Amino acid sequence: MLVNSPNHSHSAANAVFSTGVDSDLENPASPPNTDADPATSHTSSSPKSPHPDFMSPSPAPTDPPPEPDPHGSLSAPGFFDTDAESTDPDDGTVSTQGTLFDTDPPPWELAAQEDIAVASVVFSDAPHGPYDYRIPDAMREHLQPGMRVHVPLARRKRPTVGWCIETKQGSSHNRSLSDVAEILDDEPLCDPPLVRLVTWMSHYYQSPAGQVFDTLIPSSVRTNAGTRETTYLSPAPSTDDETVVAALPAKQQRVLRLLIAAARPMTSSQLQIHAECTAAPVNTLRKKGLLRETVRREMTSGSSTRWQIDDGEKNQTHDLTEDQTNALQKITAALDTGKAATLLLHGVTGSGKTEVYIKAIEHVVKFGRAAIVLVPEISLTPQTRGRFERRFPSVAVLHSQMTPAERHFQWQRIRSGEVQVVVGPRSAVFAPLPRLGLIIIDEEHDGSFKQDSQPRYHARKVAFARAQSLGIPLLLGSATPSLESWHATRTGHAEMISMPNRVGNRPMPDVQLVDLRLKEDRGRRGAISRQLHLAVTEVLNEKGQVILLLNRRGFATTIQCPACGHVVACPDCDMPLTHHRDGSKAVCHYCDYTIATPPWCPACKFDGIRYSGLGTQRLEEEVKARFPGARIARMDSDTMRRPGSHQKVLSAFRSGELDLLLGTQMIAKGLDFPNVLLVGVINADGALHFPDFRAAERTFQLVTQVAGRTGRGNRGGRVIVQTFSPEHMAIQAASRHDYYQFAEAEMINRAKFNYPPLGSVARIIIRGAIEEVTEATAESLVGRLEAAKQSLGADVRILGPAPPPIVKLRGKYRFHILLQALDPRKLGDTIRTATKTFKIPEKDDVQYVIDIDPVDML
Ligand SMILES: Nc1ncnc2c1ncn2[C@@H]1O[C@H](COP(=O)(O)OP(=O)(O)OP(=O)(O)O)[C@@H](O)[C@H]1O
Ligand SMILES: [Zn+2]
Repeated sequence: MLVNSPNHSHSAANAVFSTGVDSDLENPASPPNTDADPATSHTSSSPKSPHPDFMSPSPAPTDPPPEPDPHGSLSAPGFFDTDAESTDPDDGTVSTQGTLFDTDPPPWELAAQEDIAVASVVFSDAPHGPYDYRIPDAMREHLQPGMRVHVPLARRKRPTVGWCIETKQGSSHNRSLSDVAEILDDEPLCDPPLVRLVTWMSHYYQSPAGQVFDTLIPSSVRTNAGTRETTYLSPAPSTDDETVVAALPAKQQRVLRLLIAAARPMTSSQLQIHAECTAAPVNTLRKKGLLRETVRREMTSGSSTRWQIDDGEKNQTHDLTEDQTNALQKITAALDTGKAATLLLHGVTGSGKTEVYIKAIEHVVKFGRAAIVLVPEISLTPQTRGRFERRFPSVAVLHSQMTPAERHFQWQRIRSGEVQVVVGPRSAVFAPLPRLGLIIIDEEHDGSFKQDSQPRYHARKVAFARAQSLGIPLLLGSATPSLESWHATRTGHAEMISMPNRVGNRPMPDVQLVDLRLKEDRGRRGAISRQLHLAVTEVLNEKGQVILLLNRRGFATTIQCPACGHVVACPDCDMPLTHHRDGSKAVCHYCDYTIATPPWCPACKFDGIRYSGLGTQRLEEEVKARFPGARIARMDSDTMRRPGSHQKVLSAFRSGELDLLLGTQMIAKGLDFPNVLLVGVINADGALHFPDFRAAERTFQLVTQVAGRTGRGNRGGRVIVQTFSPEHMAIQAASRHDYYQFAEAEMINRAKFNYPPLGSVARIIIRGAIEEVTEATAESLVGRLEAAKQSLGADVRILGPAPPPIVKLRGKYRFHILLQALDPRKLGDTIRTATKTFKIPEKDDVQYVIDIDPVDML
């Protein structure tokens, strides 16, 4: 397969990142609350309040120019105005092209300037650019945005690799620009809509554009993994002259005539085989200039990386249920409008969402288009893959265990347009499908869609931006939608599609709560209560299967009263306090509120408040001891290290070789095994009292999802949830499978402090080798944030610096600052303004990272 496939252009590439309307929103002088969001306005005619997650991506017209660089040349600040029409001379905020000329230059100079072709180039390492370079005439035809170039940068001896984000006419303005030294790609690695996506992500997540490019384009693609260069020979034009050929010695003549007759380029060794000769005549012909050489890059291993094994699930086509038919109708209607739209498919566990996705994709494929299906990495089970691969002839499955060559191979397949469906984890949102028609995110509430390293993007937000820019629907699916998506349906930014019933009219499983505060329920020793023990025994006797969930994430000590269940929390933030051993402090990790650890429960005065801690490993031991005959497997990140271990365990479970599966959240979602008759949750509170405003939401999701793993066959199913907080709203709602009750109640909590989805949150993590220096840096950053907030008149709440739950990580001390605002743009601007000139002396050895819309608060 050839790598250099033709570049397909996006037919549906309407630019939505244009600044015309959006830039008004960024202008502090414009009237507040004018939600002129053209991209989503079709979903509702009523005025919408802004939604932090589902607002059309706004560019940064006021983005300041980058630091002057003595050797590279300064680019115009119009970083986001990649298309001409976006520059509105009447809009004061767009200073871009307008400020290129301080005074009007004489017309002849203008003409001369416009004659220069200029490329804006960004870099992944500092300085990040963008900087302008002159495009030498010979490269003018070839260089396009989305290609990599070699350019001189600063005082470096060697040329630096950069990404071209824009080509334009002259901006040299009194300065002589350096030349682009070399173009590194034959074709752009990103098409124009993806280049715009990069610039938007760079702005929104405050991450260098070069780094965003490096995230979008896998390193295996950048390094051409699994390929080699091959030189092909064809007759040079001079050989059209028969006298030239006839004058050659016999051997050379034979070789050349053979190549002319073949009428296709050949490698030297192919030619030698066909002409039955040595390398000598071929080389002589080359030296004489009678052969033209072309170098092509080719895959060395063209093997398909389809996973050979699925987990043995049989192929089934179904008549759609009424819910499914209904849902599909709404989705195809959205597809047929040819416009962007966001749809939230809220279908209870076991309602058959996958079948709806597949039917929707069939509709897309009918029109020659393709779809992306994002799934949490841990749901990338053989079951999921099998369901898509059985239904479509050309599926690309992306996963973390691919070799670089495989990854590169799949990327090229995808870009060539031969792939109908891409299934993969969050990075699959960047799949370079030339005719993308639909993006689906399954289990859209899942935390793994947020990347926890730079750029810290959320795949749902990026998918939204991509879908908007292409004018295609985004379909979010979940039994437990994120409050962000749910809120979007309430504010007219997304359409709600419900599937309230399970397929085959199966009932939702019965959920029984076991109150761990009661001694007789708790069981005398260990983690398994009497009720749960009895239920497991019963099910094992009936030859049914059991799933036990213990979502114990490493550390986290919560201060909780075993008698009344009370958890000690911060009065200002409503967040549970974390116990710090040194000095017996209880600290709020949001605002640094600190008290001495209370010796007895503040609520019921019980003497013996405790810090919990039990892991899956200990649970496994207990289960083995309690049920000696049972065949048991443990699934958590410790046991699932090796590639393929996942599907091995799941296949064994499906085939009945295992009776009991215990593990962390990785067993909680997506799995569809009809013989699971019992699900046990060891401690539903594990996630509940985490110092995180999403703690209740996570608990509800986890319990609901794992409960949904049972009752999926004809034998029914039941759920036992052990908890210290049986009356907690999240657990109550989960036990009744009542998403709406949960969502309504939780929104009231979020509203108290304008936590998302009502407002936006950002987090800045500061880390350094010396605690005092790190804290001092954090404090000076807070000072700058306060100043920026004042100068912008931005309504932003700044909390901290405070120690995060993980105060020391890999030998570095950590502090964090939290920012909250109703308007995400104000939040972003405040941080941008504060960090614009914030330089930390190298000797301090302190770094900071900005996390917009953080999911992880550790
Ligand atoms: N119309 C139908 N008739 C009968 N069975 C169906 C139908 N649609 C789907 N199924 C089956 O129902 C089961 C559940 O479907 P699926 O796994 O897609 O549920 P889901 O909605 O994704 O649930 P969860 O959120 O729990 O993962 C599957 O075994 C699937 O094959
Ligand atoms: Zn607090």
